Amino acid sequence: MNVLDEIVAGVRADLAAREALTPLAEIKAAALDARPALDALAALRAPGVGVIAEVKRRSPSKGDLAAIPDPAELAVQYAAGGARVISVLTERRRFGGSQADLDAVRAVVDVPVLCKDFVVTSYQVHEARAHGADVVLLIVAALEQNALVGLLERVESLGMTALVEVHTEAEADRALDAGASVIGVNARDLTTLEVDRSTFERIAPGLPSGVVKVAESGVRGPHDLISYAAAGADAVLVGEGLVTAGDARQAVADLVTAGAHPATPRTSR
Ligand SMILES: O=P(O)(O)OC[C@@H](O)[C@@H](O)c1c[nH]c2ccccc12
Repeated sequence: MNVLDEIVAGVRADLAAREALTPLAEIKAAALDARPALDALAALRAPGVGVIAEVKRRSPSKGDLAAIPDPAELAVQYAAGGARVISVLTERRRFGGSQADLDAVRAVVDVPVLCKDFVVTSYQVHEARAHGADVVLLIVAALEQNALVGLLERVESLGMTALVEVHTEAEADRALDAGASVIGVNARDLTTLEVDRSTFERIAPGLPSGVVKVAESGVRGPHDLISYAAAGADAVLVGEGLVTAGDARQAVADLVTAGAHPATPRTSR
């Protein structure tokens, strides 16, 4: 079993426990009751390179990153700094997140919120919506093609946007075949946890121009945003670099400024 398989096995076990408490019919009803999803696609298509700021306590590769006793406060700082979307890692075992974190963040920000988890069943899609998510991550490497197609349809049928994550050209083809309109290229290989920033440069040029391209992982500061932008990124997704910054608002603002600069490629397209 590789790391991704191990994470997904843990996610399935935690999911079974939640399903036993809240049956599918109940979570579906809660999803229908939630405030309608915000238009994340429009937010990501706005001029300039967007910043998706992530609430991330720890990771399998780096261990503990930040305690984040108050995820709502961190999200407020991210939004004040100009984050277009706020990502909340809800996976518990490896990343230290929870649905409660999603609730806390949703309650305090007006920007779209991304539920970042290892989604393998439609239950989790309804659950994300019930907790106020506007965007749901779907990881191609964790899904058979028919499951990917079905989950993408489910996300969109609930008014949300799917961020479809790929790591290779073959996965990018699967994402496009499934109809993804937002594709995240993760520089971290989830099976080895190695980060290679050139992954984005390799895959992004092959994606159609209408697809929103998100560069995920390995952004340490404005310099990395600018090089991802030069390779065609419409947005960057940043976790570690922000949760370990002394001043999260300023760290986001510095990225947003770099992404809005006239010399940064996205704005001139
Ligand atoms: O902390 P970083 O290097 O800025 O990375 C953020 C984000 O890309 C990373 O958290 C991530 C990308 N895809 C994922 C899938 C599951 C868990 C986590 C992730």
